[in-house]
Parts: sequence; C-alpha cells; structure tokens
Amino acid sequence: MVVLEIEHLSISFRRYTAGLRQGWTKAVDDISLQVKQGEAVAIIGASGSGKSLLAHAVMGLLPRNATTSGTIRYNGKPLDEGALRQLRGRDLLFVPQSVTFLDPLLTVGSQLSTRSSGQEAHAKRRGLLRRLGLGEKAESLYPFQLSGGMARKVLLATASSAEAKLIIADEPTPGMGADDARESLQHLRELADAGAAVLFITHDIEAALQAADRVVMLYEGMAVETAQASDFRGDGELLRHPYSRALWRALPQNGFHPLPERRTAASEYGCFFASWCHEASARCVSGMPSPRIVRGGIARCHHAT
Ligand SMILES: Nc1ncnc2c1ncn2[C@@H]1O[C@H](COP(=O)(O)OP(=O)(O)OP(=O)(O)O)[C@@H](O)[C@H]1O
Ligand code: NI
Repeated sequence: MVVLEIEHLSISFRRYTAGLRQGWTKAVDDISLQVKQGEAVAIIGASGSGKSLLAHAVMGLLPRNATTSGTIRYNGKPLDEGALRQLRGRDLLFVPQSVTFLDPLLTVGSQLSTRSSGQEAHAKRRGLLRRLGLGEKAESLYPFQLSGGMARKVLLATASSAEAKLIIADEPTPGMGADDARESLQHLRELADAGAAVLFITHDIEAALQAADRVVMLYEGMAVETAQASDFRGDGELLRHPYSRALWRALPQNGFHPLPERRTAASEYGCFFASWCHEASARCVSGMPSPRIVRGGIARCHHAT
C-alpha cells in the first residue's frame, strides 16, 4: 500500500537581482516518488540539493516565499493543511535536521510521548531508549546534558515513540560516531519492518544502502535517478544514470574511480552531466531530460536503458 505519494513536485523561490529584473530559482524540480508501507526510501544528495525542502514540503513547513506545484498525497488523499493538522505528531512524524527542535526545558522522558500511559508508558520509553543505546538514565536528562549524537537519537526516539505510520527523518546521522549512525539507521529500518513508511535523508550513499529499500539521488533539486538499493553493486552496471554510477564508483571500496574529466564546457540549458558524459549527444546539451521510467526506476537521462 502506498502511504506517501509525491507527484511532479517543484518548489521555486523568487530571486531579486539588480534593478527591476526578477527571476525564479527552482530549488526542487519535478520530483515524483512513492513510499509504501513497510518500506524505507533514502534521499541522497549533496548540500543544497533540495533534500530538506522536499521533507519540509511534505510536512507543510516550507517558508512563505516558496511557490510549489505538484501533488502530495497521504494514503491516497491530498496532504493539505487540514489533513496535516490532524496527522502531524501522530500518524505523520518528522525528525528535523536541527536538534534545536528538542524542548530545552523538558527532560528526555517527558518528550517521548506514547499512546499508553502510567507504568506501561514508562516501560515503553525505557525499552525505546535502551534499543537506541541511550541507557535508561537518559530519561531524566535535559537536552543540554546530551552530546550531539545522543540528541539526534532522542529526536529519533521522539519519532518512534508514538507508533507513526509515516516517518520522515532529515539527516539523522551527522554529529554521531559511526556506531551510533549505524544504530540509528538500523532503528529506522526496524520501524519500516514494523510496518511504517520511512523516508530518510542523508549525504552518504553507504549509510543509505544500509537501511533503504530504494534510493532517490538528487542533484540540484532534480531526482536524477530512483533505484533499488540492490542496484548499487558491482561496477554500478544496474544503475540508470551515469552520475549515480560515477558516485558509486568513486567510493573507496569500489576503487576510488574519480569522476571522468570534463570533456566539453558546461551547457547552461542542457543536462547537468553532459560535459562529463561519454554518451552525451546533441539533445543532451539542448535541455535537461525529463524524468522517465527505466527498469522499474526513474532516470533523467536520454540514454538510460
Ligand atoms: N527560504 C529560502 N529562500 C531561498 N532559497 C532557499 C530557501 N530555502 C532553501 N533555499 C535553497 O534551496 C536549495 C535547497 O535547500 P535545502 O535546504 O533543501 O538543501 P539540502 O539538500 O537539505 O542541504 P543540506 O544537506 O545542506 O541540508 C538551496 O540551494 C537553498 O539555497
Ligand atoms: Ni538539509
């Protein structure tokens, strides 16, 4: 069952330049994706590629000066303001990028709401903290007493404690050591296995592949490729876009292959990857390809097969 369905989402900001000229900057460009029940989908992309905007659009948290188009549905119904008001904090939970979202005046325990109460709630909270490797005494700590990594885990715990149907986690790993990061991702995976739909954001391909069923690769607001996590293997021959293949091959365990040399000057209108790409043809430099279904995934490449 599809829990979250995003179709042709674009987000633009008005840009003020010198004089009277005004323009629009497209920060998210024609992104479509689905997250099913029991599935974890990772959004991967460099800083500024639009990951947080995408998450904020779903949560209804975009800044006022943003203009959006496209549709976002939850269980088949438009996720408008009314629906968000009902669902947020219950069925729909958000783990934000910044740990300043924790209430500084409340203990960790009192920020973990559960649907049960009394002794049962207490036991559930302790179990949750233990599972995240936080220890039971974390319950009585205040946010200022937590390390960065612990604070991120508490944010994750706040999302898990209410038994949500859709969980969106923005950058759940920075500020954590490798072990903590793995545990947190493992926890997101467990939430998906327990039946939630999980969408999580990361910079890190390897982290994404640990926990995700599917991966959406962003570049400057565009979903360059949507692939199965299992497509990331070997030489990257199952990947659909030369950019995702290049990133995969650049990882240490895949031989550190650097991006190929730029072959031509960048074209202002064409595919962002055209100047590096060995397959680039005339139409690649005349416009950015639209998203297209390729082998059950999506790719924005004329040459993807
Ligand atoms: N309020 C805003 N006004 C204008 N532009 C914005 C605004 N918010 C975001 N942007 C632009 O949108 C782009 C995407 O931002 P976003 O925060 O989604 O990136 P990100 O992928 O989450 O990056 P990071 O990994 O650093 O968190 C950025 O280039 C940013 O400059
Ligand atoms: Ni972000």
